[in-house]
Amino acid sequence: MAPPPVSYALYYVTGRSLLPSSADPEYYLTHLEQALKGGVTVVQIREKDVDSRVFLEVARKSKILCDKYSIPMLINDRLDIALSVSCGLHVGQSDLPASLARRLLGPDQLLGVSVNTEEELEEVMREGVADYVGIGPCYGTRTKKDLNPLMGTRGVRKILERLGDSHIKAVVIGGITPYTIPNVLRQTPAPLPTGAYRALDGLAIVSSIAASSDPFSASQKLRKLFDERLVYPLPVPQVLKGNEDKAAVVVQKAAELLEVLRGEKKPLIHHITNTVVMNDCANLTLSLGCSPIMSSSPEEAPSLSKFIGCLLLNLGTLTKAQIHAQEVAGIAANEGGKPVVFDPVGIGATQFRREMADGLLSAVHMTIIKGNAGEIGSLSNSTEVLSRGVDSVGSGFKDPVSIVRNLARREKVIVAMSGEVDYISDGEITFAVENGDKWQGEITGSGCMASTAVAAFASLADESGPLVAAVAGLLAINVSAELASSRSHVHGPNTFRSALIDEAFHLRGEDLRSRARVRVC
Ligand SMILES: Nc1ncnc2c1ncn2[C@@H]1O[C@H](COP(=O)(O)OP(=O)(O)O)[C@@H](O)[C@H]1O
Ligand SMILES: Cc1ncsc1CCOP(=O)(O)O
Repeated sequence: MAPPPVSYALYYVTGRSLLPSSADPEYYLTHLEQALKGGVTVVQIREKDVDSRVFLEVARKSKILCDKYSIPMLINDRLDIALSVSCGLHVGQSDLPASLARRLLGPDQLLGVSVNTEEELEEVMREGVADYVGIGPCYGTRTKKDLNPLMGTRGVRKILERLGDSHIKAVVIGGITPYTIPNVLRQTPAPLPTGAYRALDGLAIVSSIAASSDPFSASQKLRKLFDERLVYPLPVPQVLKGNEDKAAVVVQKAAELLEVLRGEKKPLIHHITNTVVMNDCANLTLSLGCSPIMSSSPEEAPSLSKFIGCLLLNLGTLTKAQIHAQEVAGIAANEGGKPVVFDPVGIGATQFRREMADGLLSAVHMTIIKGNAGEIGSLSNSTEVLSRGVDSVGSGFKDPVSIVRNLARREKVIVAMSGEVDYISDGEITFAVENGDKWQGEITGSGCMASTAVAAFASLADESGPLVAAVAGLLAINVSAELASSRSHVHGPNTFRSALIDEAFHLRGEDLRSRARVRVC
């Protein structure tokens, strides 16, 4: 009978030197047994700088335990030990070549290979002898010397994309802890041309189990995080599930959300934004029925995150200190389940902005990314639409719907791309909002204010989901702009700018219903 398929969900790499107490030699085995009981599904025995005798002894005893729980075991690097105890082998790039290891190991034992680059993965796929790859290091870790370059979640995603629908399984390693796992699981699944996603098969954990004094609970918690992960593509949001016209549903919902904002709730919108638009955005926040707090202090971000309705991160006048604050605030918002809106202002303009945005996107899971065509193009690695400073130049994308849909699928966020027509997508459904006024292109900060409006509605995302919130925010600012430009006293950018905030203040659900030009693409 064929052996049951291996679950890679919780792949524990042992490290005896990390154990919280190593005085009692039996402690290692008790610790391992607790981890197995807690939900570990594969064990790799990793012993560095020990005598072969000691390694062999540890491997033998570990194998007896793993067999007791029917959990597959592998040895790191040492084929001789793996052969001696009849178990699998994991090799790194500087260890025995996988093809030789497979020949000596035989066809039935598990064989895994570490990969850090696409070239290394190509080699594994060409050889076709490995059961799985260990992708990493994803983040920094103190448990391994001579680390390869950190890949971040986006580097891991590139490997998964290349792996495609191959039968080779994949686990991620390097800094995988309960704190980093939610982002890793959200950001790494790679969209494939078929519409399916290639996701990780498991998490490879060292210190979060080895250094724990309660390995049973630690493993249980890690396993739960993996088992309860979101599987992509996500189902259609509840409000858009029915057979009704989705554009009509989203407009009706936007009108209802605006009425909620007019109520007592007054959600707090935490902005870490640029100094050019700060005042306009704070006033717009108030006009839409929310409370603004403009704070760039990392020190207070975690406490603020408990009270906010939404966090808005804007790169307009970024500095390293501000990016640090955005990272701290973003992580706190993620942990507290608060929505995060990201406006990558001017990201196409300089390498510095791209690098800062890349780091931020690896550390923080954004709920909505809102940018102009140049900014969304830059994040999509497209050169079809370019930026001049913070502005987008040219006439837009030939196929804007594919641009927003593909970026949304890749990043697992809502993407909202502003312009004469705004396009908003969750990767499955895409809306176009045709409202707005040409005066918006004549003032600085109209994109930032659009993001503020999106953040205001995103604070109610629990009610109808972030896709509807993003459409509602853009619809609200654009209808306000149309009403502002039709005012008799508006005759230039400055009168338009103040009229825009006035109109946002007076805007009602009925204005959205009667003026909306929203369609499904
Ligand atoms: N010519 C236009 N017609 C209608 N709406 C516009 C026009 N230009 C910009 N907008 C609106 O202005 C807001 C900001 O968009 P955009 O100008 O793309 O941002 P940015 O200021 O970041 O470049 C969006 O809500 C968009 O819909
Ligand atoms: C001019 C300028 N410089 C840095 S931020 C900023 C405002 C950007 O405004 P928007 O992108 O919303 O037009």
